[in-house]
Amino acid sequence: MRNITAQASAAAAKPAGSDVAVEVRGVCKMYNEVEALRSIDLDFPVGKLTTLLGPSGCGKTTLLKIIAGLIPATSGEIRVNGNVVTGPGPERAFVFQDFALMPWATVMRNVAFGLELKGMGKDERQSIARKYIAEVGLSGFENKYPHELSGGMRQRVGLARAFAANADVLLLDEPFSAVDEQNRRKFQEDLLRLVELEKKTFIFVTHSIEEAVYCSDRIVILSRRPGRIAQVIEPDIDREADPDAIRRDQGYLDTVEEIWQGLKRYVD
Ligand SMILES: Nc1ncnc2c1ncn2[C@@H]1O[C@H](COP(=O)(O)OP(=O)(O)OP(=O)(O)O)[C@@H](O)[C@H]1O
Repeated sequence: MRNITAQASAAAAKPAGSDVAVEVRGVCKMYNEVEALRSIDLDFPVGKLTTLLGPSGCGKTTLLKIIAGLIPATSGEIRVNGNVVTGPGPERAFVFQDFALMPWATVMRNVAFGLELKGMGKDERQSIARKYIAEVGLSGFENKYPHELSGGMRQRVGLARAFAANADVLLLDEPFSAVDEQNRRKFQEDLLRLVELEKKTFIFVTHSIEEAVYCSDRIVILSRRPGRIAQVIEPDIDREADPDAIRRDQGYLDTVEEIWQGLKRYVD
């Protein structure tokens, strides 16, 4: 495990030896009188999964929304692929907690919708959508409607839609919170496979320390509100290993424990 807490500055929060997809510089966010985020400096490396972890209300979702361009920072700036963010853009896809699927459209139409908006022909967009529907494990469900799917399956549709739109940066806000424990584990394994396969930059918010350690290349721990970077941890996990073996691995367990020791002071 690489722990780069000591110098939680822009330099410290910079990943070693990799390209940067998203740069966060001096980001502060006020909601009227409420200071949600204070002076966030952070780099998100290309092709890696970075998790934002921290106590409830520390500004994780706020930071994700600012990166998505859904809300503005009060000060500071975000760059994606070197360009300053001024609003949402096609290179970023937000996978919402509540799925945000169109209830009147099939899985196929939901997944292909971004391509339809771009004016792509039906055959081409369906062929792209089919590929990603298969990648998230939903082959055979193309003609189903969201209400015919479980929460976990709807979540997968949301992911497939983000992949089909060919975004470089995927922003996932607690994507597994609405699914049961077994499905959650299966999803985590699928997510790791997709990170490997797709080489996209994933920014992930979770409340689960175990999930963060299992899935992440880097974990950014935010302090209680106003959110500041408290710690950046790079878990040293052999992801080639069997998932059950990883969860029993001493390095994994020690990392979970260390993060818990750091976070438990925030729990009332
Ligand atoms: N639209 C808003 N108007 C006013 N305050 C807000 C708004 N959105 C968020 N906040 C406040 O800003 C702080 C950060 O909220 P945010 O949802 O980003 O935290 P979070 O870390 O994602 O929380 P959780 O872990 O509980 O989901 C909280 O105190 C929240 O109440």
